[in-house]
Amino acid sequence: MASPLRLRSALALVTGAGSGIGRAVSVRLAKEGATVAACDLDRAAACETVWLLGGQGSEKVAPGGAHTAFQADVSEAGAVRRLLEQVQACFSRPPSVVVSCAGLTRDEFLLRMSEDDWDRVIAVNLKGIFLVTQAAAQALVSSGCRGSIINISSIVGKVGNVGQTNYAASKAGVIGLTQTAARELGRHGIRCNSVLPGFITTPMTQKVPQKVLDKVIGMIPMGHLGDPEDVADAVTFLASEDSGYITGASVEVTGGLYM
Ligand SMILES: CCCCCCCCCCCCCC(=O)CC(=O)SCCNC(=O)CCNC(=O)[C@H](O)C(C)(C)COP(=O)(O)OP(=O)(O)OC[C@H]1O[C@@H](n2cnc3c(N)ncnc32)[C@H](O)[C@@H]1OP(=O)(O)O
Ligand SMILES: NC(=O)C1=CN([C@@H]2O[C@H](COP(=O)(O)OP(=O)(O)OC[C@H]3O[C@@H](n4cnc5c(N)ncnc54)[C@H](O)[C@@H]3O)[C@@H](O)[C@H]2O)C=CC1
Repeated sequence: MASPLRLRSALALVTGAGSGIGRAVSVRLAKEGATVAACDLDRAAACETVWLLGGQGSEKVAPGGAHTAFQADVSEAGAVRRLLEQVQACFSRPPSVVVSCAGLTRDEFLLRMSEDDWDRVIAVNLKGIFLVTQAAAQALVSSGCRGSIINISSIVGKVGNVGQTNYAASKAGVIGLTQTAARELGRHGIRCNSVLPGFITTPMTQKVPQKVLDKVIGMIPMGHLGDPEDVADAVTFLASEDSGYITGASVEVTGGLYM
């Protein structure tokens, strides 16, 4: 049985923490005792998440210190370098749990997709995870600390999706990046795993045309869309020692969609 406060000593860096899955992950990790460094492109959204966790402006503080908000564009190398510097300066240690949720869509059919739509999605969803994974791993290895890195891919990275050549490529790349990082970092006690959500009810999926949404629900064996908390539960398992011998895995949280 999972022990209470499985993440009591953990410092968790969550990117994309200002919304949807990233916010749910932050809440869940905090409930397990982690101190959360909540990062987002949208500083106000990150601050709102920290307030929800009981950070600045509330009396609740995690065992490892106060939850704190950070602003960074994960697609920019300098911003990610500064982010890891700021987190370590704030908490005097590197994050032992790193969850990359930051992401976006720019959907369009291949025949009409612009180069900019391709470039931006790859820059945030794939290069962003490269930059965060690299910076976090460098900090952990140089300090001799073990860690768990969880990268949010998508079931679309496994099977593709109409209107998402850019997004599908980015998410398939996340799987390969994470498997390779797992191979290289295992000897340092750093585990790296991917989570592949299906259709999860967040602002990201609110842009999907209703006629598509109506069709996809009928394709899901469990018969309903997922919640951000469903993904957060899987992430928390991978963050904790309850998954201590799991690395390089791709964990699907889809209700059975495209199993
Ligand atoms: C048979 C339908 C099965 C649906 C399967 C969908 C599975 C998706 C699983 C994804 C789970 C994980 C999701 C995730 O990681 C987070 C996200 O990425 S959420 C965003 C997901 N995006 C999409 O699914 C793309 C949705 N489509 C669009 O945004 C627009 O269609 C698009 C911008 C691509 C084009 O817009 P427009 O030119 O206005 O064309 P229409 O919207 O009218 O569509 C024309 C035609 O194409 C059909 N269609 C569109 N998208 C899909 C799709 N994803 N799968 C299947 N068919 C699609 C649409 O229904 C229309 O068909 P008609 O028969 O002509 O009405
Ligand atoms: N909602 C869904 O159905 C699914 C989502 N996912 C993935 O889960 C992750 C989270 O998605 P959602 O919570 O649904 O989306 P969301 O749109 O609710 O949240 C995404 C967050 O990432 C932030 N962000 C965007 N670009 C950024 C950047 N350059 N730097 C830092 N932060 C940035 C946004 O500000 C936002 O707060 C994404 O990687 C997405 O691709 C995967 C499968 C399904």
